[in-house]
Amino acid sequence: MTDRAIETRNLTKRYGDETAVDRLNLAIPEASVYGFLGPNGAGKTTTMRMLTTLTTPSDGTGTVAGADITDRDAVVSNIGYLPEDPPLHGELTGREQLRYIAGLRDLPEADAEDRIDDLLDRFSLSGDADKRISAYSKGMKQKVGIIQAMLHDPDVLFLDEPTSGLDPRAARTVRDTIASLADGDATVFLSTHILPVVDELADTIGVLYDGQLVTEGAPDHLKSRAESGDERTLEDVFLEVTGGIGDNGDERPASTEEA
Ligand SMILES: Nc1ncnc2c1ncn2[C@@H]1O[C@H](COP(=O)(O)OP(=O)(O)OP(=O)(O)O)[C@@H](O)[C@H]1O
Repeated sequence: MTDRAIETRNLTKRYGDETAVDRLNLAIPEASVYGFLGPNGAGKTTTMRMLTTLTTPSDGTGTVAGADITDRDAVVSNIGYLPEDPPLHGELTGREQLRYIAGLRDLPEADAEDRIDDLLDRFSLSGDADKRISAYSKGMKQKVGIIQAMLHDPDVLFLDEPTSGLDPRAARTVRDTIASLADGDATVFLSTHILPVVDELADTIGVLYDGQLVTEGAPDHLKSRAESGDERTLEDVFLEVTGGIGDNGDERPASTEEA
């Protein structure tokens, strides 16, 4: 594995005439949390789908955990992905679903059982683990989705709105889990519209607008006004760098990108 958990060079995805992701360059170090922000339709999910090999780039290159994103088998064994709608089998119980994923991942059975028990307990799901997923609430399904994404202790974890539908305690558990993963040697690529979550957790924030990375930097760097030294909120930054662009996209927003 290289010292970059995720690296892309001019990564591009076009759908017909529309460019969903436009020459994206990322260099995300290992053991860090990258907060990926952007308005609806900016290209965040498309980026994550390319990085997790679920869709093929139209142009450009990328590596994740040292593996080329065109090499699906090499990438998939090193990553976990929580998409917006986690793929779950409603007819299975939560525990059966997790055993099924552990089997797909070839995890040794005894280790998998211990890890499943531990994670179910961590997310307060032990009491419901033997009920069918079809009877789960949205938040309970989200918890199973998070657990299955991290079951094999991946090097790089992609999370799309991980706290969606979760009660405050579960959301806190997710935030603590992300922080402790990055305290180890995992890298977390976190896409969310909940700005305080990225503000708290991210080492670096990147903002995507209309398929392009319009700003990138540490939260404190982005929030400090260079001229006055005053603090502003991440919401101010987000609105500033994603505002003031016409529909034809010909006017670039103000960039706070680090030199
Ligand atoms: N399969 C597809 N076919 C055609 N266009 C697509 C497809 N997937 C995404 N797009 C387009 O690509 C652009 C980026 O979409 P994407 O889902 O990546 O945005 P996003 O930043 O994840 O948005 P949100 O925050 O709303 O989830 C949008 O204009 C969308 O319509």
